[in-house]
Amino acid sequence: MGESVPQPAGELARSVVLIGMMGAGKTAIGRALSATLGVPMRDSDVEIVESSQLTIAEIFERYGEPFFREKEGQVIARLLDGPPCILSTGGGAWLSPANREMLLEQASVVWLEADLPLLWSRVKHKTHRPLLHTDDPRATLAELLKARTPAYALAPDKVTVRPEWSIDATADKVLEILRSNGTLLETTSR
Ligand SMILES: Nc1ncnc2c1ncn2[C@@H]1O[C@H](COP(=O)(O)OP(=O)(O)O)[C@@H](O)[C@H]1O
Ligand SMILES: O=C(O)C1=C[C@@H](OP(=O)(O)O)[C@@H](O)[C@H](O)C1
Ligand SMILES: [Mg+2]
Repeated sequence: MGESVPQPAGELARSVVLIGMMGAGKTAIGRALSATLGVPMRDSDVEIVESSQLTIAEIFERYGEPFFREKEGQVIARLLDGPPCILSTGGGAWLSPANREMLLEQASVVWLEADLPLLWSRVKHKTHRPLLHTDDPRATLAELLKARTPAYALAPDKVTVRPEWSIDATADKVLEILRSNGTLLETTSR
């Protein structure tokens, strides 16, 4: 009876936070994980946009990046204080030592690592990322990738994403990590 109803894959011991470059798939994989696990998905960018009623590009333009970073830190702190969720961060959130400290202490952090060709293929047709509003956005992305990689590498876990993996297949790789590091507690079915 009831076998056809999809069951969550398990219970989360703590929030799961996805970090990594723009275009790595944090938002898309976060959604897929949320659907599989039956836990809420939050995206720090979405929270900032909703609370300010401005787009990210507008916030950068009107108030500057430091203001955005301040809001980002506040949103992350608030979400970590709530019940376990899947939290997709914006690509710059992990660069703040204060953010890193709270994330490492309170959540399970997974870096979605991706190389430049893959990242570029996923961001090049989008216009909503103000840091890429430059004369040569591919070169800017390359510079950011180089500058940020040492910080991302501080994450305790990573999935190196591959272009041929679907969103669900990539989310499965994250789930494997969450099982092996004790974040995902398997539910015993009966
Ligand atoms: N595994 C995947 N397969 C196909 N498309 C993907 C995959 N992961 C992400 N995408 C697409 O790539 C783009 C960037 O992904 P997104 O989740 O917005 O990245 P991020 O939040 O890390 O910047 C989106 O259009 C998303 O749908
Ligand atoms: O890398 C960054 O500094 C940024 C990444 C964006 O989020 P995504 O990584 O989800 O694109 C967004 O927070 C903002 O445009 C700044
Ligand atoms: Mg995103």
